[in-house]
Amino acid sequence: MIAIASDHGGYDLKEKVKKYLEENNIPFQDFGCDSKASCDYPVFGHAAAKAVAAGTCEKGIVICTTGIGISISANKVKGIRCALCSEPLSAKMTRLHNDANMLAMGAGIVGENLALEIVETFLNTPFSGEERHSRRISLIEEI
Ligand SMILES: O=C[C@H](O)[C@H](O)[C@H](O)COP(=O)(O)O
Repeated sequence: MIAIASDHGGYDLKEKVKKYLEENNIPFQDFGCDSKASCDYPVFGHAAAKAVAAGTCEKGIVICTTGIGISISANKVKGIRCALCSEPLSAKMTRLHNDANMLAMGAGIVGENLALEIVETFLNTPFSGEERHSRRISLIEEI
């Protein structure tokens, strides 16, 4: 189960990501927002992050205009490692090395096709499991 959320700036791209998830039979839960009316990204980023941290959702995808505010908000939740990615290599590396459990994107930064490639890479790349990366993630958890 994927937690997905956006503010008004990410709403259109969120709908496109939802369509991609539906077409690929990937279940998701939408934590808002529900329209392009102006709203506050911390509310929605926090809601999705709480579901991931609680284990209700395995991973999360959050979108605002730049991806910055909503990633900062998600990363305030204990246990969340939310990576802001603008191209697939970062999405791949953050799964392999950081075991990121949330992906943030900026709808004003990436186009639809690139965003869907980032999502596909993020969802299909496993954590490497290598000891040095696990050790560093444990150090993050201690902070
Ligand atoms: O980091 C913040 C996000 O990019 C927001 O989507 C952005 O700040 C919203 O700005 P505005 O209210 O001017 O659409």
